[in-house]
Amino acid sequence: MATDITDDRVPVTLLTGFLGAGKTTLLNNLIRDPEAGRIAVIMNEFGDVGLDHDLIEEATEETVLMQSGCICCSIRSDLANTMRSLMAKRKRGDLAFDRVVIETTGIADPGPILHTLVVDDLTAPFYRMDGVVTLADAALGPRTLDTQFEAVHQVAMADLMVVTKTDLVTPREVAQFEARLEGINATARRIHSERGRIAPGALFGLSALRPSVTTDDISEWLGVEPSKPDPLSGLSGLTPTGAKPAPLPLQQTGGHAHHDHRIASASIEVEEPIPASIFDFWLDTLIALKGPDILRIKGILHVEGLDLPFVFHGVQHIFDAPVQVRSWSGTDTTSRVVVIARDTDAKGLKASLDTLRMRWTDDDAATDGMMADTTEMPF
Ligand SMILES: Nc1nc2c(ncn2[C@@H]2O[C@H](COP(=O)(O)OP(=O)(O)OP(=O)(O)O)[C@@H](O)[C@H]2O)c(=O)[nH]1
Repeated sequence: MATDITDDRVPVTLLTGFLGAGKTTLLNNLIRDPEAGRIAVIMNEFGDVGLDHDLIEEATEETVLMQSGCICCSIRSDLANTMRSLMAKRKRGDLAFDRVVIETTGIADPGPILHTLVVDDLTAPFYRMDGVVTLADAALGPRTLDTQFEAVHQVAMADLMVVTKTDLVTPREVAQFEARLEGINATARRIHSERGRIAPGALFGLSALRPSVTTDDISEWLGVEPSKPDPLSGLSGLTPTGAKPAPLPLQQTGGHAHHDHRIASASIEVEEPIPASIFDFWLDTLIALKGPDILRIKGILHVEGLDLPFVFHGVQHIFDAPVQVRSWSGTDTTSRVVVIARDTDAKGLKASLDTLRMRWTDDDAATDGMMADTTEMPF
């Protein structure tokens, strides 16, 4: 089930965010970031004027403009064709790029994009998800969150949030906005960006799905440990201090009258290695019952009988192949799993996660593999 070969697939970043949050401004800076390598940008032309495209094309030849209007309507075939053709050109030596950024303006739901990346036979062998980056502007962001559930989604799915336009509001307003973002998604790291400026390399390498990932990287990715100093902070003067997520709250998020309460998150730590069959049972059941509403699942899993843990993640029902952490040297066998979902409550998610603590008993075998004491998931 795991990817254990050296992963030389091209990393793909989904760049999403609120309307007018500064995605194009950021992209223009990004393609000049020497640490980013050569970037192929895929974007949809949304609206009448392909302004984004014009701006970006000036700076890079590796920009692809999707043919049709709204990316979500045509995503499967258009994106798959685009990704295949990019790869074909790369192999022929016509195009050189080290990573792909897909700008997903106007998309509430990246499921189809991820499906194309991860499941399509002709693209999946060549690309891997590097992370979801969501831009949220501190100026209009609070109102956007109030009025658009899509924006709340985008925050909930992020691996990294870039808080923009902090120059337009007071530090207090920025802090309030960030507290709200944290309430929706405590696992994502946050950085600030003014006028598209970001610390070099800040947007990439977000996923912990690589064999050489460190324990610290995994903890940061899962947002399960107390804050540590950000190695990027101070490089540009743009990364705020104290912007790392606090430990994931186990209660339902809330406190706002609009959409935030529709997002819930929960996490679990299981100290003893988990039997593979228990994990599969938990995941199959959760996906069957809540698949479309699962925004993120991620974790580190110690499987009974195996020396090295796996890191895994999924968005909705779509999962990248888990990656075995070859660099693991510790004796800690604690598995950690985080789930963020919409239209459910944290209690239900937590009850679901508690399944991971269960163990088969001899009686279970005698009763045809039915699990004694099975948790009923209260969705
Ligand atoms: N004051 C300020 N303005 C910004 C900042 N970032 C972007 N802008 C401005 O905000 C406006 C929108 O920026 P864009 O980069 O076009 O935003 P976008 O997210 O690509 O917009 P859409 O594609 O229409 O959703 C532009 O006028 C930018 O110059 C910032 O940090 N501070």
